[in-house]
Amino acid sequence: MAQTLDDLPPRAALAEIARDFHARGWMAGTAGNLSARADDGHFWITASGMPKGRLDELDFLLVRVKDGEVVERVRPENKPSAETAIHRAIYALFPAARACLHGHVVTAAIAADRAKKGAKSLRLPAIEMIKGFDIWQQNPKVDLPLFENHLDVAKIARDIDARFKKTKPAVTALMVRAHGPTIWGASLQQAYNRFEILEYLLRYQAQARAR
Ligand SMILES: CSCCC(=O)C(=O)COP(=O)(O)O
Ligand SMILES: [Zn+2]
Repeated sequence: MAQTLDDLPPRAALAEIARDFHARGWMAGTAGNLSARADDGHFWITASGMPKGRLDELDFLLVRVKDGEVVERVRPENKPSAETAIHRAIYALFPAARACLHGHVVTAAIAADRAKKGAKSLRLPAIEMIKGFDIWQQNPKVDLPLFENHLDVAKIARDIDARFKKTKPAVTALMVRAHGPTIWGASLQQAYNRFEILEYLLRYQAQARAR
């Protein structure tokens, strides 16, 4: 077994993450999409509408960051994720991002539901796990950026681009209301770790409120 996800070829690592997230209920059915940078200008992304627990290395397409053009696809019938625009926005905004993971996570959707109408962020609990986002402060006030969901995914991507061009987020993560979180990282393993950590933080918060 590879020691870390970064020891695997990117498409093999993404397929492994998809199986893992599917088993944990974070990519139920066809939900979610995963990508990894191939080079500065391109990234591999999951094919749209595939059962995410059963992907293989051929179910990824190589997409150009600047215009979304598909430059390589092994299975001619495959289309890039319907949410490719969000991945493109993240790679264009954050040159250090090497991987970008989107799932549909119940705890995250419920946390967003609880937020006031029009809220632009969710406050994360100031517990030890926040260090997983490289935040090393006593009782930090850390906000997870929150975006509205739109049928037009390009509109979500434009909102992300506009907000993050003005203000860089405190965490390498965002949440789309009634939809799901997207987390990026400087490596595949870091993005994976941070996805788990964000889910832990939101689960902790929900359970702490319910006790
Ligand atoms: C039942 S999932 C609805 C679409 C979605 O939100 C998603 O994450 C999966 O879309 P894709 O095109 O990447 O399969
Ligand atoms: Zn989605």
